[in-house]
Amino acid sequence: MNVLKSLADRDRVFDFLVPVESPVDVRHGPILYLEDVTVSFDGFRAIERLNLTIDDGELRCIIGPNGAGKTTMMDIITGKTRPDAGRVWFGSRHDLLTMNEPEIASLGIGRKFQKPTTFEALTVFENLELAMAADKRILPTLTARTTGEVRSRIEEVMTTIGLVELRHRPAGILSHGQKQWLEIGMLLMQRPRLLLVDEPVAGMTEQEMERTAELLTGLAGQQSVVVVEHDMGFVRSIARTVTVLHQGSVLAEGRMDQVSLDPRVVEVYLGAEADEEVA
Ligand SMILES: Nc1ncnc2c1ncn2[C@@H]1O[C@H](COP(=O)(O)OP(=O)(O)OP(=O)(O)O)[C@@H](O)[C@H]1O
Repeated sequence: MNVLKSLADRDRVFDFLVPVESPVDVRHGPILYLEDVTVSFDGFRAIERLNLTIDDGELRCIIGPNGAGKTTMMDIITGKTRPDAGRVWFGSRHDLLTMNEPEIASLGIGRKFQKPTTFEALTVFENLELAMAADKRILPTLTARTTGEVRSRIEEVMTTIGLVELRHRPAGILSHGQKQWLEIGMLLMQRPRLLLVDEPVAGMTEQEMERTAELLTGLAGQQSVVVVEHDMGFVRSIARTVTVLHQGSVLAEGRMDQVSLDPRVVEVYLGAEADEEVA
């Protein structure tokens, strides 16, 4: 019994026990950990001693006024921007500041930008197929045997994103919302552990927003999801925990109902938001 316990407590057990597709170690803490991260652009501090942790399987919304540093924070996590100081870890094993963008992506961090970038002339099915083939970890093993596995993964993802019936439809004639879901599906093909999603509902109809809320809340648990969004109605509908960024730091964090009553949050963000809604 003690032998088993000591094996389980070790940082790394035998190689054959470590799941190949899941190299991220979250046994002792969060999946994403940012500590005292600072970034300046020409002397201007876009991110200032930022601290943030995201738990495995969590759905987190990040809100904050224009220029608060939300995009820069995503850029740091994906390796696009290097901070001047601080620590950024993915699980307890991967120091993201020692890795480049493709290496970080191959760990299972997927990013969806605001504008959809699907291949318009290809069908829903083909876009998903291509997303799988683009994964360098899968490409060498794309044999007749794995084709079946790829197909069943495509079916699974099409069901998740609600596009099964549109499988033969070229992406170019999908609605804006359907394109956004397809792009999320393309990220899901590679079974990410963390999805970073930038303003997913901008330009969507009410109905599309509702389906996107269902999709993102359904994904959480299987993977961690970080959503940057300005639409407060949408944030309220999906968020369990909200982080408010302001001038590159965390101004407040907690449940949406608590955070939205925080006078500092009302002053720097929600006040302006309410004014916009009235206008
Ligand atoms: N490459 C850059 N060079 C100079 N300044 C930059 C650069 N990138 C971002 N900034 C500045 O850093 C600050 C934070 O910008 P960032 O885009 O991260 O904010 P944001 O919270 O995403 O804003 P928005 O909600 O408008 O997208 C802004 O003042 C921006 O002008």
